[in-house]
Amino acid sequence: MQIFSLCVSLPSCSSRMVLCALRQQVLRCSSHCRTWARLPQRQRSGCVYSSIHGFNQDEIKEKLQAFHGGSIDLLKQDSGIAVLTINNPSRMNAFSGSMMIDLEERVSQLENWPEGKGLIVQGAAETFCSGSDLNAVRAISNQQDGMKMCMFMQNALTRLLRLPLISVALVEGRALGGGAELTTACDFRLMEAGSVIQFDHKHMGLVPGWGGAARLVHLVGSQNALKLLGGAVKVDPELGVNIGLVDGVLEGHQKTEGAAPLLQQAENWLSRYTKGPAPVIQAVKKVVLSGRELPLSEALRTEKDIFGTVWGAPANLEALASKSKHK
Ligand SMILES: CCCC(=O)SCCNC(=O)CCNC(=O)[C@H](O)C(C)(C)COP(=O)(O)OP(=O)(O)OC[C@H]1O[C@@H](n2cnc3c(N)ncnc32)[C@H](O)[C@@H]1OP(=O)(O)O
Repeated sequence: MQIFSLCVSLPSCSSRMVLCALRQQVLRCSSHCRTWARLPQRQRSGCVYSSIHGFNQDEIKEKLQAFHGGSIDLLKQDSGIAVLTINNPSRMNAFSGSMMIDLEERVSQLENWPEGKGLIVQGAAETFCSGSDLNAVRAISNQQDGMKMCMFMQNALTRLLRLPLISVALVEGRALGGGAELTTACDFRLMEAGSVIQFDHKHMGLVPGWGGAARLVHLVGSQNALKLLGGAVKVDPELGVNIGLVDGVLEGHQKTEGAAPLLQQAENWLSRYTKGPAPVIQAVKKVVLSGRELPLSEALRTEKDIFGTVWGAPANLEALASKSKHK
């Protein structure tokens, strides 16, 4: 209000413009705060579990740290598309304990990336990920530790899915167990011809625990999810596309002469959805996320608030000034 009055009373036009812009920014920020205030605390932080669920993140981190090996590597590119690589080739990119901690840290970095628009999640050395490291699984096979690891990974993967970035899992080779679950924590899945996604948990006497079952039901419906989990079905690209799990099939660059490297193909595929200014692309992801996660009335109110962050913002003003037709 004070800023608004100042705007009107200032003599110089340029000072008035600066203050008006400032006022708009303040309004935008407070609308953003209202948006997030509407989401329950846990959802705002992106986490499913906190201390009220008896979850102590530092305690489980200390345990996980003991099982080291491999890394999760993050490359943020000027294009606004980041690449997250699951890197533990000697174990088919299985998740060691320290990689779980790495993942959580990389997600934090991506949550604080104002220029970000897209994310590709891939595995190193021509395979995606063979789930959790069975050596670590053996070492923490007691029920309590297993549940804590499960809560830690659910938090990390839920935050990954809730990033304001359009994300895609690039599946080359095999995505098994927790690796299959990881693919469902992305907005889209692309598969190389010849690759496989398999929720093979039952072969280990397990069910998904990293949130993969809940997300799978949302993606393919409960009938298909039951078939995939109950039968530990090997999902090839054709089946994946048919049931709606997979959004695109990429040419195997080693088998198909002249095909672009897979990562390049994935970037090309994703770029059609990430073209444009970062605040707009992030807003696109946020409105879809609220529609996906909130009851309708709340989703509508959240959408209105997110709309308020782009309406009259630089990208909108620029488009109004320069374009009358969209091609
Ligand atoms: C809530 C999460 C639940 C989970 O994720 S449970 C884990 C689910 N994943 C699995 O059951 C996969 C177990 N691995 C396999 O079935 C096979 O290794 C796999 C991936 C089909 C590959 O088979 P092959 O091509 O014959 O290769 P291989 O068996 O010789 O593997 C190469 C090296 O990688 C290792 N590896 C593969 N997956 C692993 C894992 N998850 N944990 C720990 N080590 C793993 C494997 O032991 C082998 O190492 P080494 O050469 O024997 O030293």
